[in-house]
Amino acid sequence: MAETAAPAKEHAEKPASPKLLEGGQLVDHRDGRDVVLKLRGVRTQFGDNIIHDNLDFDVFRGEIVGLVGGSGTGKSVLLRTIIGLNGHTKGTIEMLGVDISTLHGQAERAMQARTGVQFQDGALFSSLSVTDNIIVPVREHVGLEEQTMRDIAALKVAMVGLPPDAGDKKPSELSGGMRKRASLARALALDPDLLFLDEPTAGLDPIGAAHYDELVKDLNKSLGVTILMVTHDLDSLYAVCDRIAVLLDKRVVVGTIDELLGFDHPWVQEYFRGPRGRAAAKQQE
Ligand SMILES: Nc1ncnc2c1ncn2[C@@H]1O[C@H](COP(=O)(O)OP(=O)(O)OP(=O)(O)O)[C@@H](O)[C@H]1O
Repeated sequence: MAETAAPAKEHAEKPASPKLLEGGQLVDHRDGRDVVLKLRGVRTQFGDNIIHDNLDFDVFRGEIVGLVGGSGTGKSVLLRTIIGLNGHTKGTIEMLGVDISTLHGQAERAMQARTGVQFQDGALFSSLSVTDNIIVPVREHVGLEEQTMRDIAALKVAMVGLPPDAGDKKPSELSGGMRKRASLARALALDPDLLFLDEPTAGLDPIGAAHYDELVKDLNKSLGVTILMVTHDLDSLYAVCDRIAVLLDKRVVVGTIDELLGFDHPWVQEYFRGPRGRAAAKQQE
């Protein structure tokens, strides 16, 4: 009697979903750690175009996580969704233990004060000096004496490695690398628990990018701030990130570089084992 092969064929044609552990992890790194960002079953979409679906993702306190993925996989959309600039149509996003969809008014502003964002283009106010740019969130959220706010701005200028006179300059008077540092200083203005960076080294020369990477690592160590960083820069991933979150098939897969090297997915393998991935790995040896 002939065997029916149809069900097996149907099964074979379906792409297998990766079997992930809690929070999209390949290997369980929770170990009792505090989860500062927790996404469960998240869907984002624009009309019928679903960008993320059933996405789980945990970020632990104090770590630096790099967010990567092919062009158009939704890195920027995910970042914007987490910081509340885009809505999500399914699932939950908890930031610092609070479901962000429940935040309104004063509570929403209080959460904003605990997070810092460096947008890809810096998003500095061109008509304001660097000092006044840094003061904007301080005035909005805390409202201190003018001189105290200026002192805080000076501290942040120094913290990101800018010379003191950079505070008096307008963004247009700074180099691209300095503008990025100024934008980072503003993101740090309120001593956030969580820092989001959108392609922070894009447009920097390799030396400038390496210096920026060192700065990010130093800030993470000295301030204990948790960092989620969208990046295309493989050198940054190797130099500063504790774990990498890869956007694949509308979901996130998170692991260390070693764990991802062992993950059998064509994009991941090409990304880390392609010529650029190998060069970045070699540079770290
Ligand atoms: N405001 C919007 N309206 C409609 N579609 C959008 C909007 N913003 C983003 N998208 C779509 O969402 C998808 C993901 O975009 P996103 O910019 O997040 O990708 P990305 O991974 O950051 O890409 P890249 O690496 O090229 O910057 C794209 O298909 C994009 O066209």
